[in-house]
Amino acid sequence: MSLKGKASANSSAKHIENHWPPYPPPKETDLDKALRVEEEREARRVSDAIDRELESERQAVRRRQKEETRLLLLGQSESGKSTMLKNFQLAFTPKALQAESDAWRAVIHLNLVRSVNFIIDLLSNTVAPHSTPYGSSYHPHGSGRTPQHSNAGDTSPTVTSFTHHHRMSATPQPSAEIRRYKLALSPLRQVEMILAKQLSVHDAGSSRGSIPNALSSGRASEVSVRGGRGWKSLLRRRAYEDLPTTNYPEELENARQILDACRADIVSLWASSSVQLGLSEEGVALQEQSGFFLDQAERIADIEYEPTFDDILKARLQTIGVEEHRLVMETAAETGQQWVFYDVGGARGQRASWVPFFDDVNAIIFLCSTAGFNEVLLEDRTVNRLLDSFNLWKTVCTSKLLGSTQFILLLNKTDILEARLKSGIQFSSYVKSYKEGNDLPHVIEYLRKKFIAMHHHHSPQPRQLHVHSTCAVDIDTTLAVLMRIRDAILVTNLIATDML
Ligand SMILES: Nc1nc2c(ncn2[C@@H]2O[C@H](COP(=O)(O)OP(=O)(O)OP(=O)(O)O)[C@@H](O)[C@H]2O)c(=O)[nH]1
Ligand SMILES: [Mg+2]
Repeated sequence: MSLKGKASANSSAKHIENHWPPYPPPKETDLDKALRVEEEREARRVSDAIDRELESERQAVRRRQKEETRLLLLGQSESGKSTMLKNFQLAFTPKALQAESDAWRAVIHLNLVRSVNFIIDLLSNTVAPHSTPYGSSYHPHGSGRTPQHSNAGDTSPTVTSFTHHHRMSATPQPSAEIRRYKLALSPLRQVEMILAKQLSVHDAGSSRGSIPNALSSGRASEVSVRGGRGWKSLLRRRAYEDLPTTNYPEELENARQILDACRADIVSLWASSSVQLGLSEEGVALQEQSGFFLDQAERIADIEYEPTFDDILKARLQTIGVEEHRLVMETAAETGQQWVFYDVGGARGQRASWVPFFDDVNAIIFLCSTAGFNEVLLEDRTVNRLLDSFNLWKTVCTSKLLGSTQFILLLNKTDILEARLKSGIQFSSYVKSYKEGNDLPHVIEYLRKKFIAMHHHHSPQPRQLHVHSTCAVDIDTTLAVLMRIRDAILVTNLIATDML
């Protein structure tokens, strides 16, 4: 047989092998035939069942994708991602947010207590803030002129976390007044310890080793817990009613009572002119830091305190890892819809965990803190925050996985930006290419154009981009922006599912 003949014999044998149902064997008895036909029928039945199952799974995925809107919040640490998510919760799932109130109260209390312990440590000259990377220019959020703290994953009280990181101050002995506050407010060390322990009780062990940047956050009221399941539900009353072994409610009640007993001293500590003088001599402006509640201590340390939505928006809880938040819409117009938010940790060490979420979202909401123009990153004090946001934006725009994803850019923290510009800080001193006036509208317009140009230049294909300026701690103005975001996303989803 020729080679060609062999090849054609082989291919016809293969053809017979692959044929379904298989050709009958040459010498088949009636019984064999009946058995074969029955086997073939059964095989066909199983195969059809598998096909039907696959098709119904495909339809379920399509249905889920139609019913579910998936959004990924991106941006550097402290750009306001989690705060924006809280605004979405407030607008569309207010009851669910209200149910988390106990958890947020613990965070707010921890923010407050850390500020108090920080002041006492600083002014009783156990420690002094480390020097700024920019000589004498003070950058409240990023300069590092605040002592470092352990995060909630490290349950040791504030004072112990100073010892390794800070030089001893050359200042002489603390004043009698500070010594008195130190004594009177010493029970707050225990409150800090209780709250930190309770907030980090889930996964604390696993998160502690993996988040060096969070451990050295250097912020008076910084709190971080491992994201995802756990910490909020843990603090819901009904969540621990069934767990007789936990002593959480008692511990929490103790902490609240101690805080309430210290209330008058906390208020007078913050009102003390010598404390204010001491802080300003050290170049520390606590009121400009995230999670600042000292000016509300009278109300917040009260045993009856219930957090308001404004308080919840201002609470600072650093996100570690990626948190999934499923919002089942409570509002009439959106009832039944589900929006799934992926809220990521924005610090540099966290960014590698973003990518797996890129190929499964309807839209990206990217936040840039416009106030970052005169700040540096906590995790790398040589990097300007605005520059870091530009670079991050470039990277996100360039991603092929996000090629056809809708983009929403929020130029956030406009209130802080405006206050700084009004106080005389020149935007052009930090952004050399800026030539316009030192006022909010001009600076925002400059940033808007800059981000749009980068998007245009770096995107692999044309794509929708919506830009808004926001102040995420202002409920009313943010609500108006959220409605526009909702409309834009819904319209895009309808187009994508051929319903328009
Ligand atoms: N004044 C002001 N504060 C804001 C604004 N947006 C957010 N904040 C505050 O800034 C702090 C940080 O905001 P977050 O939402 O926790 O920041 P994040 O982007 O989630 O940060 P990571 O979780 O570390 O990635 C919080 O205390 C917020 O209350 C704003 O527009 N204006
Ligand atoms: Mg966050």
